[in-house]
Amino acid sequence: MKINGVQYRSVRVDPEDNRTVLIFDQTRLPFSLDVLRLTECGQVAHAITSMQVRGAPLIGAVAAYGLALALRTDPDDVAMERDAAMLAATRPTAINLRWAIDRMLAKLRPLKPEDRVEAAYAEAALICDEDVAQNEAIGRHGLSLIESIAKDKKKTGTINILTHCNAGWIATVDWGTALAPIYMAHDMGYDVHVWVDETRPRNQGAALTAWELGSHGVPHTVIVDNAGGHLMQHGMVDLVIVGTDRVTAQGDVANKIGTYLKALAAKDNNVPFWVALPSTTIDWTVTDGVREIPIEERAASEVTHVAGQMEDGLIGRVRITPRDSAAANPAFDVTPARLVTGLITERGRCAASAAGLHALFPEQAT
Ligand SMILES: CSC[C@@H](O)[C@@H](O)C(=O)COP(=O)(O)O
Repeated sequence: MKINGVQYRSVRVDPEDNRTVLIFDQTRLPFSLDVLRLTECGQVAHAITSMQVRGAPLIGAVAAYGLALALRTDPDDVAMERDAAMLAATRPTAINLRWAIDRMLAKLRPLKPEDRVEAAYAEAALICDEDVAQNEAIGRHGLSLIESIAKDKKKTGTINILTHCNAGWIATVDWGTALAPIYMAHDMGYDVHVWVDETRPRNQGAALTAWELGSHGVPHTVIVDNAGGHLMQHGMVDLVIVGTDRVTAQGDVANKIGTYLKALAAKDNNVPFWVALPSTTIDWTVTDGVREIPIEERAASEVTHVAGQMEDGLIGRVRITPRDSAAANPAFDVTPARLVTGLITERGRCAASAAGLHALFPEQAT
């Protein structure tokens, strides 16, 4: 994805030393585009827990590099297993994190310790390249969906797409999942406009999705999280596309808190509700998302306070609740498959069901 004409990936290795891992500090966006230099595994773990990096595919890719950094310090079996377990535990809901660590370990365990660092960097780079290719394919499969909606509208009106949270290029290595089809449609000249849910409490929509879309020139409007139902009732949303942190084998979808309410409103108003994901986000070991997917509980301070830019230009946080009020902060919810119109994957689109997923991924059928 380009910022001011320059091509970037959301994670890369510094070509100066072939060692340091470079990320954008997402806690500073949209006000400041700061690059963080990660040289130790502990810094990577901190970047993931503090959400300097976030988004399911990206935290998997960055954790893979985190293991490469850990191996530089100690490549022996015990240390590798310990550091891998520590990285995998940094956030619980996105399955891509565990998937990436498991893939790294499968590659590294059979190797002699002295061969592991180089192999780890190479495997992490492969994970990144594959993520970019998968997201580009998701973009193409989602694009044809937008094209068919444009034809169905039978008028040259704007195609209004609502999205929640941030499932754009900054949540992946490049392209994004939910936003990839939107970027492609925009680039092809389709008149797309995006309703951007602000996505309290951390405002990934207002801060990140709006910044991304703006950087790419895609028309968009930021709305409060509760506006979507109203817009759907008034025919102002043609399509919802969101990303996801974990999809079950029967098509239930975990995503940022509030996604479920958007799916309910979409169902009530016959608005198509699509979920975009690389297959690395599918957890084939679970079926019932509401019962089985662990939901991250984050700090109450994310609810009681809001971060933003002060009048003096500094980024700060202000309290918005009474000091004595308790606050709860479940970070994700699960949208049952029955509310999902379909899934957009790198292999094509399918129904959110075991049959739909198995048709695209027959190697997973038991
Ligand atoms: C392509 S990213 C898909 C999801 O990871 C995204 O929608 C999301 O919910 C991210 O949550 P976050 O808590 O910001 O990491």
